[in-house]
Amino acid sequence: MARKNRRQIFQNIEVVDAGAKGKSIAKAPDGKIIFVNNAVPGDVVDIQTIKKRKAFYEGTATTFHKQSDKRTPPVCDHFGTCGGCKWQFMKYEHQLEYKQNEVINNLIRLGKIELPEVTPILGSKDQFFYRNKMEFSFSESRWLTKEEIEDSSEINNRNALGFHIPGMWDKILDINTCHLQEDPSNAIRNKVKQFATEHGLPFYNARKQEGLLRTLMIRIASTKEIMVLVQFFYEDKEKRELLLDYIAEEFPEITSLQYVINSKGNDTIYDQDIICYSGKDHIQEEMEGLHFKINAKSFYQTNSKQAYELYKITRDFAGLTGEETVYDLYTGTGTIAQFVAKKAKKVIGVEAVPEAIEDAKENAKRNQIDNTTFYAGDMKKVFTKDFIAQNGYPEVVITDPPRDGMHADVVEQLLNIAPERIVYVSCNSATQARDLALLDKSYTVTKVQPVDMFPQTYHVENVVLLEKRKG
Ligand SMILES: C[S@@+](CC[C@H](N)C(=O)[O-])C[C@H]1O[C@@H](n2cnc3c(N)ncnc32)[C@H](O)[C@@H]1O
Repeated sequence: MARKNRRQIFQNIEVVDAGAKGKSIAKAPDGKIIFVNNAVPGDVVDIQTIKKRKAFYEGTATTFHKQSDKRTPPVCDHFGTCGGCKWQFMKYEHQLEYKQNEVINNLIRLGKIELPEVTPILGSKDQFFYRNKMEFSFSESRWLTKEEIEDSSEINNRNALGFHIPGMWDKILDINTCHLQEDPSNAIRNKVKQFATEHGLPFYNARKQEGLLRTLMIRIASTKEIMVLVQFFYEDKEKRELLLDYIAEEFPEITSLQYVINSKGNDTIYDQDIICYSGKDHIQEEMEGLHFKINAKSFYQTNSKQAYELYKITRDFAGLTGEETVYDLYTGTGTIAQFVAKKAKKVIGVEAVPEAIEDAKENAKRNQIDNTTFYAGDMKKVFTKDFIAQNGYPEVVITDPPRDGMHADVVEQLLNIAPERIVYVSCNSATQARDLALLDKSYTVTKVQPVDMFPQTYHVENVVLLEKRKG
């Protein structure tokens, strides 16, 4: 018996709002919410459902009866297939509006906390070409468009150097021009692909786990120093040198050319030895006169200009007079710690990645900052009563955890230590809201400032100031 097709089409539906993860929101005739993939609030569309759950549907807009005036034509040829800039079809002012709403909704709905007036989101001056780091993947069987599949002519070469198709670990979209990183990023990627193809260097096949070339990382610092890192699957000295020599010669502006040979199943490089082929093994970022050495494994905020704005807000919320002991939790390479150090008595930074802590120490030395101390370790194990006894009571704690937010033990420890102020920087206002709900026991949220670090995407950063309740 043929399986019943459960897909439905809802006709003439108005899209009313933007929801989580770049989806928009509409209401089905039966009253359930529909999360719509490719529509902007204000569009009137037919929606084909792709998932049906008890409380909601997920669907794709198939026919557009009215285009929203919040729309703008996407600048990128890859829009719609590439998952990178899901909101490129929405005017920037409305991207900001929906990011602001998401922060407020999450804090109220999930955190159930009383909010002060939320300051309007700080938009990014650069809405394109704002990223300092990009990672591209090689594939010997690039993702084909519908037109290419329908066209019967033979495709001789399917090499790709680009991005994963959303949700597909083995499918790579070949990229011609990406609008996220400034030049010479596109030129480097395109020429590397062309040279490697012409010289028969095998591109990776993730399913079969074969092929020489795996990934290409490009970092362009605000100082204009450029790092390029090529990841190979196995050692083939001749082919490796052929490609690296070509890159060095074609792009003399590259100040750090590195490679890694990674024969593991996954392509993360954090447990691998990085080898410097030419130039230095790092690049340098600069912020307010401070210099940060960035190596291939270092975390550095990917939008340098907006990171400066974020750090200024963080320092301002910390309200430092020079007398405070400050803890910078999840310090990365110690950038926030060093940024606030001049205004504090001392700053203690804690971070899980030992290499990042080595960088933090070295950077502090280069910046002639002598009131910072850095520790490597898992926050919930390091941030203990004994640790506080050893390093001193913090009047201010700055915390900038990863997307998952803080571990419940870390929140508990914050409540035990009870600093006067906590500045909570977050790239995920849902987990931030969860943590704020726990901190609500002893703290009042007195300032909220969303910041847009990633234009054209639905991601939003949020800085919150919590002040200890008296009595
Ligand atoms: C959002 S980044 C913040 C980095 C830094 N504040 C900055 O602005 O550059 C979060 C950091 O938390 C670190 N991290 C993740 N889990 C951790 C854990 N359990 N303990 C300590 N650090 C952790 C990550 O390695 C990363 O450097």
